[in-house]
Amino acid sequence: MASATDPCSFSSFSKCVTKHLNLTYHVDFDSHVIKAKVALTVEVLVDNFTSLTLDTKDLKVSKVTANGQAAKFTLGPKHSFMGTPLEITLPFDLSRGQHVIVEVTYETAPSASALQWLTPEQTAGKKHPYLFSQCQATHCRSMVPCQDTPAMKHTYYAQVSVPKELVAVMSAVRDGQEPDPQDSSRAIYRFRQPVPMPSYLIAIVVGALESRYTHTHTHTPIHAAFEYVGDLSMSHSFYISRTETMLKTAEDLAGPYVWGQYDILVLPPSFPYGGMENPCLTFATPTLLVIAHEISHSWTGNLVTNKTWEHFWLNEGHTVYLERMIGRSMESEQFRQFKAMGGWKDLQESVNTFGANNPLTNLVPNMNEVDPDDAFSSVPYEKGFALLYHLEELMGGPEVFMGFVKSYIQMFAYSSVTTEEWKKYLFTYFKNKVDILNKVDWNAWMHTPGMPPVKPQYDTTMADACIALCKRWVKTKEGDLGNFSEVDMKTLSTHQLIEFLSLLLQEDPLPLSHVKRMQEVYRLNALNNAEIRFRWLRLCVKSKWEDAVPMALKMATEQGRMKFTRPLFKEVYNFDKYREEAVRVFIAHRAAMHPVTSNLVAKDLKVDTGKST
Ligand SMILES: CC/C=C\C/C=C\C[C@@H](O)/C=C/C=C/C=C\[C@@H](O)CCCC(=O)O
Ligand SMILES: [Zn+2]
Repeated sequence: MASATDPCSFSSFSKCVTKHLNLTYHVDFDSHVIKAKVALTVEVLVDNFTSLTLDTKDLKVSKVTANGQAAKFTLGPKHSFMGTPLEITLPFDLSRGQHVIVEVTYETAPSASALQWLTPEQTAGKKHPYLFSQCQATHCRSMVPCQDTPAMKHTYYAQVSVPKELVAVMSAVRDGQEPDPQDSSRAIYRFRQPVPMPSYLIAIVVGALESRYTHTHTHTPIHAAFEYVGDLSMSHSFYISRTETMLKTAEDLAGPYVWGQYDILVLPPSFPYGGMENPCLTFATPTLLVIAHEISHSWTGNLVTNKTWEHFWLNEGHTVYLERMIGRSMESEQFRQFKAMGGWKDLQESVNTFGANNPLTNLVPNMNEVDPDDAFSSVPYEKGFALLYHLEELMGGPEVFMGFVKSYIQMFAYSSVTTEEWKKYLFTYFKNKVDILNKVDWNAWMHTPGMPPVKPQYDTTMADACIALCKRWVKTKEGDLGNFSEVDMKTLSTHQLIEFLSLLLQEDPLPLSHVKRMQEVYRLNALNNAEIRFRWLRLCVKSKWEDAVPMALKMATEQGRMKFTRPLFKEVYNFDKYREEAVRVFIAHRAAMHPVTSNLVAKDLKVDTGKST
């Protein structure tokens, strides 16, 4: 049975808490295995303490010791997504307040769900293999036996042995490197993370990495990095200088940056997300909006963390709020309003996909027996943002509400919080406005599925041109398609073009004649911006344009960001004539896909996931 306080973890954190991890890794690219040892410094919270449970997933555990003495251990039954509890019996009793060092010797599985091993052919340079991790939400246990719950925070130290032609980086401060004394063909990289953080933020990349750009913004040297940096769609110096401005703006809004170093690593195209907020080392695809989001997580998520995955909206809703406040400072209030409107549409799409009565569209869902990867959607991001924006309007505007967000960050820094704790603090902070807060329909916002009870009225200045052009396409009859021309696009920015396509996607499919004409006049097939291409190809497949099917499947497989790959596969699957083709292409590519992506696409296309429970 899952522990009483975190439904996604087996670990017994009511009896003990991990304070520090000391990790020794030997990365083996031949067997796709990490041979490892981890020493957990555990603080005991109760008297007569004799046993503890750690989360593991597909780990081969060979030895456990406690303060250097052999300890008995058993692996329990395997749960479909939570993995296998590792029960450890200590050879002695401990009392409340004492510490014990539990050391586990183990190997990861080649199929570890946190890891993707790329062959040289799958990399940009084609010469060297590559390894990256993605631990959020419950995958850390497949690379480290640990109390894998965001309720708990610990520091970590790591030594990683890799082939000497490769470089290792982690979500921590670099602490030197040296030849591996055991093997002259290898090098050891060391890392220290002195700021307590949850296990899901442990991250590692090993590859032929090369740091290209170093700029120093006060205490945060930025290395925008490495092999994949060539994919940037803008000049490197522009990217770096915008990143520096974002960091400065975020500090002005939210308080000091505590993580010492800020590096950006551009991940291979198979990385399943647009970005991941790993401390000291943001994982990213090369777009600036993703960077604003990941920088914001340095405060909301990494410093103040959701206590369990049921409270994930606290991480993401506040991060989207802060990201859009950065946009407000660097662009304009109208830009913030425009992005907020786009977010409302993303929320509507998630609610439509899940179904308006699906409890996974609650802001605070029950996660008992729910795989966080299955529950993931825009809901915590955009319903969370919509609630914060609604409160902002009620409490007196962006400056006033940002004061609350900053104070919330200071209040809960270095800890993990529940929605109830957040709400209690909101009422304390706005003690003079409690009568207004009492009128908010909290149950509808937090514990009711579907769209929120209140729709904010966003300023439409930047959206008006997109709305008007969308309406023209929807209303125009086939005989009048000649009225469209390339001039329609001339005044639209990239953001507005994306919004125009999103609006069209919310409508019934356009007639085939319309999308063909749109290609003739706007030449959208020639655009490489992934946000544009993804929406355009979906629109074409929805309209049953057969020529778009191979392009959609190509995009779904050439990159692996789930935001793009899953809807593209689903759209082709929903085109009856090409359903089998979608399944065939998926099966042909699944071995080379990220394990989480391939698992979720298999579910979307109703193909066997190939996993035993
Ligand atoms: C209510 C849902 C509860 C928990 C879900 C938590 C984690 C789910 C897991 O699937 C991991 C998500 C990782 C996300 C990382 C970065 C995102 O912000 C990226 C958003 C999508 C994108 O832009 O590609
Ligand atoms: Zn996020």
